[in-house]
Amino acid sequence: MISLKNLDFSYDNKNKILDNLNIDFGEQGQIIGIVGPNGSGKSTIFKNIVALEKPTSGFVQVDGVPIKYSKKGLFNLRSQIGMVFQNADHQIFFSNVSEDVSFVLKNLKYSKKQIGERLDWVFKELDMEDIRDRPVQYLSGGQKRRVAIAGVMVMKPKWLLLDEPTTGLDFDGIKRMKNLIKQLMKNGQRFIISSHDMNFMYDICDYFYVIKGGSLLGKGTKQVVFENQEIMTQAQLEIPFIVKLHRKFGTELFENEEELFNSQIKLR
Ligand SMILES: Nc1ncnc2c1ncn2[C@@H]1O[C@H](COP(=O)(O)OP(=O)(O)OP(=O)(O)O)[C@@H](O)[C@H]1O
Repeated sequence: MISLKNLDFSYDNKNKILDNLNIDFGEQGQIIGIVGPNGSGKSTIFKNIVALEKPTSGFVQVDGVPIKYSKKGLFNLRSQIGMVFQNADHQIFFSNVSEDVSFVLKNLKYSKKQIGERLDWVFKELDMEDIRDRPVQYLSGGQKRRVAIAGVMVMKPKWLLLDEPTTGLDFDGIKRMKNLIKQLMKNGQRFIISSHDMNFMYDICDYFYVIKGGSLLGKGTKQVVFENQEIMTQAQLEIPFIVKLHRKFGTELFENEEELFNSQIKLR
């Protein structure tokens, strides 16, 4: 479990960006969503969790143990929690896919054989065997996103943090991202995801935290959060189309698109 304990954070010691956050990620489901308006502090929460930033006060705890910021502590953290940034270009450093994905393993002095096995595993898992030897510069945005995810997943972290995973992806890219997350979830991967794409988030997340102005505005399952008009308005969240259908036509509040399209909709 990843816990934020009385977490305050400021970039400049003047403006409070995160204000006394207390969140336990992990009990409520495998795919946790963080939603909220622009500038509410979602990415800053991620940066505090992966120790790219340090809380001004309070702390982050993983499985009951506060994060340690020593070299060893950070290594332990990175092998438990991987973060994929909004812009994949910020996370890809080598010109060739395999070279980039294997970088961290080489750095950790894995043997050639171990690296080969780990690469075979991650490329199969992410369905990217066809691009493993390609130059990164010729990849599409969706493929680059996969390379960034692979670069983090080679460490086999228990948690994957995805910041805006659908930005820049077309309809098919979003569908592939959704399928990938669902597939990895079946294999036990845990996620914390932040996105403004509410249809995407509604579809895949089990539980939501709503952040505004660095504070927790609400939390709950999709049925609880998206049915709460006050939270939706205050957090300026787009209403997912399944919720709109439910409100307008009285259809049941389907869990996801699949359930909706497999159902016999009866209008009231
Ligand atoms: N490196 C930084 N230095 C100073 N202020 C920053 C820095 N990064 C973010 N901020 C500020 O912190 C606040 C929270 O930003 P953050 O990126 O965490 O929000 P967010 O909820 O992820 O936003 P968005 O939805 O737009 O991605 C904003 O006011 C932002 O301007």
